[in-house]
Amino acid sequence: MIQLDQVAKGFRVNGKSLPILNIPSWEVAAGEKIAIIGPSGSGKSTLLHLLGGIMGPDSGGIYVQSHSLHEMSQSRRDQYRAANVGYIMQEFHLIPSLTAGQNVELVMPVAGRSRKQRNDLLHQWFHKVGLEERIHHLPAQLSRGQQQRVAIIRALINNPPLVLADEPTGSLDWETAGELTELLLKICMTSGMTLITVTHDLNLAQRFTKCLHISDLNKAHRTGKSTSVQPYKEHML
Ligand SMILES: Nc1ncnc2c1ncn2[C@@H]1O[C@H](COP(=O)(O)OP(=O)(O)OP(=O)(O)O)[C@@H](O)[C@H]1O
Repeated sequence: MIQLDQVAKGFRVNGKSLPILNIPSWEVAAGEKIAIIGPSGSGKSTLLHLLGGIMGPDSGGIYVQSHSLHEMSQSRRDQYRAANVGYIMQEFHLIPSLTAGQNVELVMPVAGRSRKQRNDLLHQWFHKVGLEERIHHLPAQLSRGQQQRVAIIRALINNPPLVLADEPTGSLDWETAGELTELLLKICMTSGMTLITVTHDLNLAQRFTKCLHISDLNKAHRTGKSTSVQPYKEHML
């Protein structure tokens, strides 16, 4: 599903180069559910940005299914993301003037489906996440947990093979965070989607099939001055 080969990514800040990721190799099989943990600033979001094609690597190969992301222009990576990636972020980014249902409808392709088929699919998904009664409500009329459920539908309704979630429950209370993590895992499990989630919450990370510390993946951090050297391992939980 995903293969990284000698991937390096850094930034230039005030004329100085800031190396962030240096990943010798990493493979993710289709359907895996992986939690990425690690300290603030260690490059977790940058890794998701590379996998989602939001940015390209400085060097190395990034292969997702049949796509060689490192060879693509930014506009082709944007097309790849729209067709293949469901992105869920800590903030929900719902349009306040549209209802929950309308926010999701915005991402549903019109071609190939009748108005009724699209409506039925929308209702099935709102039912699946327990929000059927709220489909015509505005975001401001929903709790934060409910808004994130809508954002989850928006990310998954087109059945992307890859789901990337960046602290999806970071702004929610622990109980809601646990419920939403279970929901996300369940939907991705039944649909066979590959799920990679960044989280700071070790309890939530343990619910995934694998938990991977970014320093175990990232040679830049393993050999860095300030971090302890860890042998490479994937934490099977
Ligand atoms: N566009 C950018 N320009 C310059 N530096 C950047 C840019 N994006 C990220 N960085 C730097 O790269 C490093 C890694 O950032 P990243 O957001 O990937 O970390 P993170 O592990 O996700 O952190 P957190 O857990 O706090 O969200 C940080 O030092 C950050 O300041």
